[in-house]
Amino acid sequence: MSESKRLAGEKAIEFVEDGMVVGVGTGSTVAFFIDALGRIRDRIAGAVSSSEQSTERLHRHGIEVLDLNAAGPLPLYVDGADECDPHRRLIKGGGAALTREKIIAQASTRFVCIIDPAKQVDVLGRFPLPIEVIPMARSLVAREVLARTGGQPVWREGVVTDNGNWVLDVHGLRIVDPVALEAELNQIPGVVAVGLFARRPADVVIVGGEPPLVLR
Ligand SMILES: O=C(CO)[C@H](O)[C@H](O)COP(=O)(O)O
Repeated sequence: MSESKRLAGEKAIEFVEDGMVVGVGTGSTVAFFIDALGRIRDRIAGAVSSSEQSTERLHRHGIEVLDLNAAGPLPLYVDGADECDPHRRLIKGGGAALTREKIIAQASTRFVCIIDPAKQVDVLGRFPLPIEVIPMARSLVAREVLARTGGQPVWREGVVTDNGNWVLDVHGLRIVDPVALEAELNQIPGVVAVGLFARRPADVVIVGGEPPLVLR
């Protein structure tokens, strides 16, 4: 599996153009992308990072990490996913970086998602759906999610996001209308971000393999 993650991460380098500021996601697949980016660091203007974890790796490669407010709209965002459906809609947040990932995806013209083949599904929901919540609203959000979806929210105890918040993982969903569910869950007070990337799906998906598959 880590070999297909490496193949996907390295293939994504083909989308990087000279002088770009590159949006960078989080996770083990992205780590391969960052390592490949390090090999061409002199050709890029820097990166915007979605997590402390990725920032640290970018810095180790000597890549400057810029603030999104200063960088402005980005031409490219490269990130992994926990699940991907045939419409390039995603579940993300297994690494608890979903809120910053969502912000950077929205700020980017092109979102290239890098996955291993096990992440491909027909219908999203086998992977528990992460929701970042304001700590004081954890129980409220859990009750609302159960009532509205029938899914079972489980607190990812001990995990604090880079934004100081908590994560609920919703089990047992079969997400037939991801756009509607994303909108519904976003309305619950206390929800910071939902790990459904349906309103802003990936533009390109690279599935690691020999050779990697590029889906547009
Ligand atoms: O959404 C994420 C982090 O919040 C990751 O992209 C997702 O969890 C996939 O991770 P990995 O590449 O390690 O399988």
